[in-house]
Formats: sequence, C-alpha cells, structure tokens
Amino acid sequence: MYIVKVLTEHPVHSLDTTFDYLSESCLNKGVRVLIPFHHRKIIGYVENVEKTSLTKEELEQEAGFTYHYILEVIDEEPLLNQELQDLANTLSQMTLSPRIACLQAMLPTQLKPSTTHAVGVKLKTIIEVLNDGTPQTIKQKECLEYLKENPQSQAKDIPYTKGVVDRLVEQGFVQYVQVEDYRNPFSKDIMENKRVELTSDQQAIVDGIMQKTGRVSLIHGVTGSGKTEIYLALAGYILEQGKTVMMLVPEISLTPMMVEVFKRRFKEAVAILHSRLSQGEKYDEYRRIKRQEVKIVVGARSAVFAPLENIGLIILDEEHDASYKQESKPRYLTSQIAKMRASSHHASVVLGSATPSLESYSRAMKGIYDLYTLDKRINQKPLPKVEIVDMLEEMHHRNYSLFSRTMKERIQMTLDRQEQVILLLNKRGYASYVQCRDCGEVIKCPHCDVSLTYHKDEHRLKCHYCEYQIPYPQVCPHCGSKHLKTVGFGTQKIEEEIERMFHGARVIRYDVDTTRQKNGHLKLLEKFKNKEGNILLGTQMIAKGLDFEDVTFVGVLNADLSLNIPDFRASERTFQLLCQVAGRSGRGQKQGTVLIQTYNPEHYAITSAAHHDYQSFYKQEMLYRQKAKYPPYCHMVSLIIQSRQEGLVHQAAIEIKGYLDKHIQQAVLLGPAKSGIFKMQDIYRERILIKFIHSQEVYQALETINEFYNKKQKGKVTVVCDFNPYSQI
Ligand SMILES: Nc1ncnc2c1ncn2[C@@H]1O[C@H](COP(=O)(O)OP(=O)(O)OP(=O)(O)O)[C@@H](O)[C@H]1O
Ligand SMILES: [Zn+2]
Ligand SMILES: [Zn+2]
Repeated sequence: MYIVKVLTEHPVHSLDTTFDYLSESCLNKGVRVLIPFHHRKIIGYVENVEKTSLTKEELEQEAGFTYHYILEVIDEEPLLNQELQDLANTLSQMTLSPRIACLQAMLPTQLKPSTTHAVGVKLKTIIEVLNDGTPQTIKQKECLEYLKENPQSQAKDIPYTKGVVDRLVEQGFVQYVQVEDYRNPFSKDIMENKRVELTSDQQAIVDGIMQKTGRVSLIHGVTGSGKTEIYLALAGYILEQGKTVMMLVPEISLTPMMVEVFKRRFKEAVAILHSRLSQGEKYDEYRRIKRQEVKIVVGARSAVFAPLENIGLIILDEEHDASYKQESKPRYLTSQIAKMRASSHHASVVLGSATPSLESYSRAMKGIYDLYTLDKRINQKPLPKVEIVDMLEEMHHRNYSLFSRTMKERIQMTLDRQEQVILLLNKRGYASYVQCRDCGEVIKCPHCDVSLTYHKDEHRLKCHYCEYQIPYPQVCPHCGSKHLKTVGFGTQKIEEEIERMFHGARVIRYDVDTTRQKNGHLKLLEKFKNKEGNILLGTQMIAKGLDFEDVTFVGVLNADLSLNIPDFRASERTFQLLCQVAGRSGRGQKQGTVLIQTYNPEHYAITSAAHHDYQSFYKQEMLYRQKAKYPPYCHMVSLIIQSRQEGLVHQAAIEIKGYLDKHIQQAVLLGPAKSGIFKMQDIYRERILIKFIHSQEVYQALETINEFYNKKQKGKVTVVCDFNPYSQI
C-alpha cells in the first residue's frame, strides 16, 4: 500500500498543504491524479509517495479518519523533473505563495493541476517502408524508391497518387502508420538567414562570455549595436557543446521577431513559448521541449520555466523591461529565476539592454556581473540627433495642440521625402495627474517626489507611496492660477487628428486594441514594412526592438506621462523609453532624427536620453535613489492587504503595521495607504511598503504574517507579499 500526498487545485493559502490518499500501486512523484474531494472529483498533484506495510484499516485506526483511494492516475511521467519540482518549492518559499500557485505558473494550461480540459494530441498518417524489393510496375518501383529517400512522408505530399501507394501496401512493401503531428506555431516559410560576420567588438564579447562559464554577464549595447547577432553566435557555440539555450524576450510584441531570427538560424531546433499561442500549439511545443526534441526555447517571461535539460545559457533580452516581473501569484522576477536555473545547470546568464536597469548596472559596477559595452552602432552608423521641444513655450505661443510647430514641420518633411515616421504616444494606464495650464506644474507629493494621482471617485489627489493626500485643489499651488487640468488622452483620437493634419499621412495605429487578434502585431508591422502606412503611431509597445530602415524620424508626443507616474522608477522608465524609441530612427542608410516634446526640458532623464548618455543618467539617478532610499540601495517589499469587506482591510492593515513596527528594527515602513486602485475586482486593498537592507528579520516577520492571515485565519483578509514591487496598482 502507498500513501500518496496530493496538492489540490485551489490556489488559496488555506489549502497549501497536501492531503493523503491511498494507492495499491506505486506511482511517480509529480504526476496528476484524480481524487475524491468533498463530494467532488478534482485533479491534484502528487507531491510525495510513501510505501507502508499497514492496511487501510490499520492506517485509519492510527489516523482517526477515513482514507480515500486515488481514482485515476492522469500522467504516466512526472510533469516536472526534479530540478523544476525543487524550483517550485523554492519559489513558494521565496515569494510566500502557495506551492500549487507556483506549479500553475510553471506549466502550460493543459497540464495545470486544475485542468480537466484536455487538448488532444493531433495525429497524421505517414507512409513507412517495410521491405525493399521489386513491386509490380515501374511507377510503383519509383514510388518505393521515393519513399525510401523521403521517410515519414504523408500521402498528400508525394508526387504519386494514393492508388500507387495502396498497391504497395497490398504487396507488403509499405504501410500507413498514425503518428503524432505537432501543431506548428511558426507558419511562415523559413528562409535562410543572411549570415553576417561578427565585428571584432561583437566577437570579443562572445569570446569573453564563452570563456567564463557560469557567470552572469551584462551587455550594455546602444540601440542598433548588434546585440541580437551576439545572442545568435552564443547560442550556436552552446549548441555545439551539446547544451541547450533559453532566449527570453520581454513581451508578446517582441517575441515574433526574435522567434523569426532564431527560427531562421536554428530551424527545427527552436521551440516557442508565449501566451499568444493557441492552447494546442502551446501543448505541443511544451511536449517537444520536454521530450528533448528541441535545443532552444524562445519565449516571454514564463518560458523561464521551460523543461529544458542540460541548459548552457539563458539570455534575457531587454533585461530592464518591466514585463519580466510577474504581477500575480507567485510574484517573481524572471532574472532571479533565470539565475537560479542557471546555477542548477552550471549555465551562464546574459542580460542585454541598451538601457540596463539600475539594479543590474550597479551589480556590474560592483563586479557581481561581468560588464560588456558596445557604445557604437554597427558600421559606425551615427545615433540619431535628438532635439527637445519645450511645450510650455508652445503654450505661450497659444499653441494648445498636442503637436508643437516643430513636430508638425518634421513630420510633414519626412512624409514629403517618402520616408517613414514613428510617433510615440505614451499613454500609460488610466491614472491621470493634475497639471497647471499656466505654469506647467504637475502637482506632486511633498514627501516622496512623485506626482499625485487623481482619484476620481473621491475627487482627491493621493500619493501612492505614503499617506499624503489632498482634496482636488482649487488653484495651482505653485502659481495660483485657476486653470488646472487632469491629463489623459488616447491614441484613437490622435490617429484621426493626424490624418486630417498631414498631407499623405497613412497612419498605422499600434496599441493593445489594434494588436489583439492572433499575429496582430506581426501583421501591422508587416504592413508598415511594406509601406502600406507611413506613420506608425503607438504606445510604449513600439519603442523596442523594431528595425525598419526607412524610419528617419521619431516623434515623442508626451515624454512627461511616464515621468509623472507615481513610481520611484519614473525617471528610469522615461529615460529607457526615450532611448529605446529614439533608437528606432536612422537604422538604415539615411541619418535619423528624433524630437521629444516635454514640459520638463531640463529634467536629467530627458536631457541624458537626448544625448544618448547612459552614464550621466545613471550617476544622477543613483544619487536620487541613495538620498531617497530606493533600490538598488535597499530592497523593497510591498505588502498588499486585501479583503472583500472594506471595513476589515484598514483594521488588518493597522494591525499588521503594528506587528511590523514591533518586530522589525532595521527597516523603513511606509503606509498603510490605499492601493492605486483601491477596489479591484471587488477586492479592497491597502499597502504597506518596507524598505530594508538585511532581509532576515523582514522575511521572518512576513512569514509569520503569511502564516496567520493566509493559512490559519481562512480567508476574510489575505496578505500578498510583493518582493521587488514594480507596480502600485
Ligand atoms: N556584424 C554585423 N555586420 C553587419 N550587420 C550587422 C552585424 N551585426 C548586426 N548587424 C545588423 O545591425 C542591425 C542592428 O542590430 P540589432 O538589431 O541586433 O541591434 P540591437 O543591439 O539588438 O538593437 P536594439 O537594442 O535597438 O534592438 C541589424 O539590422 C543587424 O542585422
Ligand atoms: Zn501654475
Ligand atoms: Zn508621498
């Protein structure tokens, strides 16, 4: 008899324990099973199997309750290998989230412990050659020869009729066999890549990284410096060593391009994993990886959990990107997982960016990471010239439009030259801020140096980092003007405006709405590439990775929106965004220019970006982080206290704050304050922010809180610990 410890499907903390079931036969750890659970049949995940010599009756007598048998074993093989099972446990401890939630995050939908919905395996019929010999006719003989040379052919793909094959079957030369047919998410024809010779700078980086197995390397290379070629070369070398490669990219919009580049170079050795694939495609790609039929996985965040064996290298492109942070349970940072996996495989990690995160760059400065720099574009192509327009000046000239006079001029000139334009309208979320129409001042928190967010339901302005809040002001606190406005607008309105304003403008709008359908991103970009449009208008989605040779002008309509979001990373995000989007201009033969519209023409995030000067930005931003005590000078964890009952949230938040005050000595505690969006999906949330250097006492306190609210108390108030928070929503 075997006692089987099963994790159940409910990803709530109160069930983050295993339940015991019995099985007459032994089964594998890590498979899914069907079990009876409170009068239902549910799917659980086998965490452990213990042999026992006792009978069911003896066991029940000892335990004092009735044991149930497992109803059915779903998988033959464990879903996750030992490395990934261990990782799930570590992840659960690290993020204080339920183990089942970690497993869910690691597996594709069809294989999640909670899924009953099965995606079938797709089959195809192939022709298999059984015997050689001489068939009856010449045609049949030719056909047999063909099939010997092209094993595994499908009847529909060969230059002989089905009749001919049927005759061969009758004579016993060949047979039809059903085999599994993988759904292929990459439907385009694969063309051979134009192979480029690496420059000596690129080669030096590749050599450096290859010589030091097991290190984390940061490649800081300006836009268009050829980082992608470095990734390809590294991947090639790792494959030659018989090892596998994980190529991670920030978000869906970028994935297709990186996929294409890798597919072209490495063909069938590449699998793709990202959320835009169909259920069936994902299932098949996952199994191809699991069966070790591929050597490279290209994918977004969750692909870091791909069941690759023998990993030699993990690459994170655009390592600074916020989408590498998972914002639901378990709230992990992809780079952290990548490093953990790399260390179990003795693999190297490569982080690449034109604008590295401050966390990574400061680690490189300390020697924790190896730093490699590419400060020139390929072929010494100059970086585009960037100009700044002061929008306040425009207002003084009674131009209240979204387009400055220079912007209008530049766009029209570019269109007249038959070249292409990228326009960035950085509309971030719906959080709006309040700005004075006369002096341009944005209303900020006096304690935190972030702009206040307008809370429409209460008509108040609030700081998301501390308790500070004020009623919506009557006048500008800076100049006393009564002309205040809340700022916020969208791409759709502007699209119409642009087509009216410019001669010959054909706008392609690229945002979450227009790219929703399958391969929507690719289709729009293809249209732009084929010159079906001459202006690509989009949100921050267009800032990264795009490589169009005819784009010679990039306009940033509102650099300030990202500067004024209530986040200590606001300057960093703005700098990154501006550098990235500027980097889309002038990548071909012609010189490119960039124009940035802003109300903060003197802000170092904007001026450093205009000069393509990462160092200068880094120095100034590090000073601010040091003074205001933000990462990388400390760690941060945001506690989200949530409940469906409004009254309970604040009470619990105060209690927790009191507990933390008592048990944490060496940290700064802020809050509790309401979340950016207080009520979300009927759940009310408050936050406490902890800034700390030494994690032990903080972690211990959080563990206790987690234990109490999430396990013992069963549910009225729950607490989420968000380590390395990226969002205050
Ligand atoms: N060694 C090389 N010789 C010739 N062309 C190259 C070489 N390496 C890269 N390129 C070309 O230079 C261009 C820019 O390279 P790539 O897109 O890799 O830059 P990147 O550093 O990833 O830029 P970004 O950060 O802006 O995405 C591409 O068109 C690429 O094909
Ligand atoms: Zn004012
Ligand atoms: Zn504040």
